[in-house]
Amino acid sequence: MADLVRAIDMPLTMDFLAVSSYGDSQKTSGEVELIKDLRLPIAGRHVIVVEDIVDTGITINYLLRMLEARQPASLKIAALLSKPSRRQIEVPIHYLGFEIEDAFVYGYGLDRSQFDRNLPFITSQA
Ligand SMILES: O=P(O)(O)OC[C@H]1O[C@H](OP(=O)(O)OP(=O)(O)O)[C@H](O)[C@@H]1O
Ligand code: HPA
Repeated sequence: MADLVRAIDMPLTMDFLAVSSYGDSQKTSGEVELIKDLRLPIAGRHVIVVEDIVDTGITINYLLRMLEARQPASLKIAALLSKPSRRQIEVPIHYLGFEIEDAFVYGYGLDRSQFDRNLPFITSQA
């Protein structure tokens, strides 16, 4: 996120929410839990949701529905990684870094049972 915003040369605000459906597992529970909501209202604002990875699509689908109800001026999705072969729900990704194969990846913000987010690279399990 810090790397991304440093590359955007226009006035912007950042806010954070936290959802979880994997917990410590490498398999989705299928149920998205809202852990922490946004601090600020988004009505009338142009909003880009920044995700590390879109896997089954369940999380982004949940966020799109939740945030659309708040009536932003526009709502776009940016994701660093996408695993299209794993999709259970079709979701739009307006800005995408890389499509990847079906492997559990971690590092550079992505967790493996909550650890390894601090690795300065992305890797996958053998
Ligand atoms: O497309 P999906 O199959 O829904 O998976 C993508 C989501 O999974 C990860 O969050 P996760 O639920 O693992 O959050 P957590 O690590 O905080 O539990 C990731 O950060 C995405 O938000
Ligand atoms: O491959 C993954 N790695 C880390 N978290 C994830 N959440 C969904 N897929 C992944």
